Amino acid sequence: LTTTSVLCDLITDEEAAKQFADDVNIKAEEVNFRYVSAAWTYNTNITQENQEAMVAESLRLAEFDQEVAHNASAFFWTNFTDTNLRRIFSRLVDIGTAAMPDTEKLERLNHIQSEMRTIYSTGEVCLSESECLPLDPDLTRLFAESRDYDRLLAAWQGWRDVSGKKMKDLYEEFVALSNEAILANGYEDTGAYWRSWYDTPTFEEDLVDLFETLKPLYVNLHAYTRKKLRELYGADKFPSTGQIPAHLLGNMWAQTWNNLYDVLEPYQNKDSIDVTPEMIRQNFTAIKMFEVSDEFFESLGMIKMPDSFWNYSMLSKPDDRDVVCHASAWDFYNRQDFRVKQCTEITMEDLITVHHEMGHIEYFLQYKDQPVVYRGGANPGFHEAVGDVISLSVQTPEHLEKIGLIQNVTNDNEADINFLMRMALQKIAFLPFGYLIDQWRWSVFSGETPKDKYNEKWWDLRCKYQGVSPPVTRTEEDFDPAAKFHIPNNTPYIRYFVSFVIQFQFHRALCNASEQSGPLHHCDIYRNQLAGTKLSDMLKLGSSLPWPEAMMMVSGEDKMNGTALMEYFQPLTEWLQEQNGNDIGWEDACPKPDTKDPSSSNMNVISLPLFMAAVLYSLLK
Ligand SMILES: CC(=O)N[C@@H](CC(=O)O)C(=O)NC[C@H](CC1(C(=O)N[C@@H](Cc2ccc(O)cc2)C(=O)O)CCCC1)C(=O)O
Ligand SMILES: [Zn+2]
Repeated sequence: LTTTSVLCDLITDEEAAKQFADDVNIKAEEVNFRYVSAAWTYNTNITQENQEAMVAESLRLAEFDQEVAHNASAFFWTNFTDTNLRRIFSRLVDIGTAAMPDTEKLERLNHIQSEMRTIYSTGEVCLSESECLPLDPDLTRLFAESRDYDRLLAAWQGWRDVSGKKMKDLYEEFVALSNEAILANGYEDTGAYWRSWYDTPTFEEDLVDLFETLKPLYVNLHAYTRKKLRELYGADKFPSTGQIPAHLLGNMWAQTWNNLYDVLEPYQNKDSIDVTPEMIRQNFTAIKMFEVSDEFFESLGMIKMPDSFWNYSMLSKPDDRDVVCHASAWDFYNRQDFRVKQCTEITMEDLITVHHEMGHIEYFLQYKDQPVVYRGGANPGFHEAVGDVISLSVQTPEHLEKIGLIQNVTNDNEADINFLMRMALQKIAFLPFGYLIDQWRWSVFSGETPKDKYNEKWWDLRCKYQGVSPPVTRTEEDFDPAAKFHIPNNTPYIRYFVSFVIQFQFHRALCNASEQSGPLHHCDIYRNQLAGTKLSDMLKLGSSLPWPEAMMMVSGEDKMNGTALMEYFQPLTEWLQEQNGNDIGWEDACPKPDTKDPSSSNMNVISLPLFMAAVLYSLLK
């Protein structure tokens, strides 16, 4: 009787439900606008006062979300005939950590997050009495330019001492609070909640399959890079087991290796495709870089930046206050205010980042009239892919010549290999890093990796997937994962691995749509309205349809797969195989989880039933 009576009490009137959803949507725009504005103020001016104001607004937003979820669950929405209305309600009741019932704990959770963000964004490394460097732009530039083993090591270790090392206790507390909140939202842990955004039951298996398919490309690039770096730094600096020391790859986290291009260039006497010097020669400014990107989107018939973007964005690092320099794109949820915050340097790498951020803004613009619950990527990987798809065209020598950043392009096989090497150092090098961050985080959220194994697990994964090793001994006093922005900032990361795969599927589809012949890595969709329309139609959807349907619209495929990426890099793959012979790999260097001490998780799974049986037996005796 109670079950039926509860169901009867639930509102089944779908017209009333529609009205409810419309009212909520208007209020959601206002509450989200308030929160984003406070977050923007803090990110572009880090002060105690602004940090507290942001935490206060995030609590107001959480209270609003909780109230909406509570009121929405008064409807029998799972039984609605209108599919779209059901989808909207499933989003209204799914509110993430805002579900935390205890307001004080929610406040503590938000406070810890802003504490970690502040530590990360204000950290500086003193390499000498008079030389104290922040991450942006100084340490980033040091990693891009220095070839001094010891100076790189000092910066590598110094950064981890002033960032990750200071956050271990905070992070442990954060994990517990985040999981407690997510449990109230109906998921067993935070990782399960994050994976739910891909609404694919086989998501984790699909990722493993994808990684296995693409691994040979990475192993070949790793072997070639290792050989060249051994020549540069001396083989004695490299472990005999085959890993590459993590501080020698041109990037603080060894996540992309494009800054090593001059060391790795296959054919020396070719015109350089690094347009940084030409950008400086042409007096490029940060604004000019954003205008170049804006013009590309306009050439596709897509939406150009509104005035508010140019009036309110922060496109360069200010010199009078602390800011969060890590680039980001912002939707203010009022359908008219969209901004980028970037401490832009005049480099090719930053021109690529500009396109990445503008891709987010273009997505915001395309779906701005969707209900608030649908203002997101079809899945988070889609949001990360938009800008990168455009920059695959922008980076072609043909395109750089069209916009006057390269003169007289030589288009022969050697130039081709040079170009593909540059792209591989940006895209293939990234794959294992993009994959392993959330492998680590999911294992922490699930409890598989306890606090006293945080750093060990991190370096096990860095060895297994990336084939890099710490240049100095690491202990559990260290906390190296939190030396990477997305961990203290609590930004999920598997979205980037997904993006680096699907962006090539989208690129191939848009190239076909624009009837471009020739190899995929020479395709430039610039000024092609057919491609622009195809892309826009998918972006307009936001997250209103399951992502396989959105992917089908653009690419005719409804699954992530690595074929487009492998087709793109095919000529380089063959070249690398010739270069490497069989001096490749590092696998047996890495600790295997099951040979570890018995406390490791899968031993628990085996030993637990035996233990229980023994206890039962002794009780029955
Ligand atoms: C309000 C808010 O936070 N908005 C979100 C966007 C949204 O969710 O709507 C946002 O702006 N996030 C910031 C983040 C910045 C960058 C990043 O962190 N990139 C990854 C991985 C990577 C590396 C190379 C590459 O070519 C592409 C990606 C890294 O650097 O490790 C910095 C450089 C590029 C992108 C971003 O734009 O994704
Ligand atoms: Zn992004």
